[in-house]
Amino acid sequence: MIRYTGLSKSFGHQVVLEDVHLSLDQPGFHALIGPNGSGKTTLMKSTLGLVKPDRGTVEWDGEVLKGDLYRNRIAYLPQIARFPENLSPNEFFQLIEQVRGISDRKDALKQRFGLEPFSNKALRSLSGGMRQKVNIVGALMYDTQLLLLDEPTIGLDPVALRNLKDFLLEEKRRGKYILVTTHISHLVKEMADTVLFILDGRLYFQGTPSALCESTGEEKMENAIAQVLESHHHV
Ligand SMILES: Nc1ncnc2c1ncn2[C@@H]1O[C@H](COP(=O)(O)OP(=O)(O)OP(=O)(O)O)[C@@H](O)[C@H]1O
Repeated sequence: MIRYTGLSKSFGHQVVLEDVHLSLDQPGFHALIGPNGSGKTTLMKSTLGLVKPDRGTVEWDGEVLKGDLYRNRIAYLPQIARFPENLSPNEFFQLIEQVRGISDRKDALKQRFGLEPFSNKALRSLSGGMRQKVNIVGALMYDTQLLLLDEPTIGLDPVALRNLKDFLLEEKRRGKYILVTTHISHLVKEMADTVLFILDGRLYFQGTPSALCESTGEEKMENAIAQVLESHHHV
């Protein structure tokens, strides 16, 4: 289980997260949603020790996460991949393996996401969607219990999107905790067990997708999300 207790983070005068309490005690697909700049990435980076919270703790399996020693136990897909541009995808994966050890599922993932045709081309020459596939394989190469995926579907074509969804459903069945930020409402509706709605630096809502729809009186997920965002703007 993962638990955030009183997590707060400001950048200068800007309060991004303010006393966030959030607890996930079941594996599954947990969708972290909220407007642009609401702190979703900051929350993920706090989990990884890439951002140092001003206050509060993150616990994973009862252990408070400190420093970055536990990072190998988490799969993290960053929203914007920063690659060594002169390397090929294969060289990039080898570089990761030099740090983290041999991956026994890299080849299967490469095949699954159709990387073979461009595995030996320079990363700088790849399209946005191809780069995202490389980003995904690099993030999922190790079989960790916790997955933090920041906008994983960006740029993916329909085949890759389906492959990613199938993969995540398999991971879910294997008891993984999958925390995903997304602005794609149909992904939330289709995949999420839990919706975590961040607004104004706080956890505004935690519950099932249908509970979010019910609480807003909207049938469609996109309308439910839009309604919360719009009502919030008028406050
Ligand atoms: N290192 C930083 N220094 C200063 N401000 C930052 C830093 N990182 C994030 N911020 C600010 O914190 C706020 C939250 O950013 P964050 O990336 O967490 O939002 P988000 O919810 O992931 O947004 P999006 O949906 O656009 O990806 C933004 O206003 C951003 O400009």
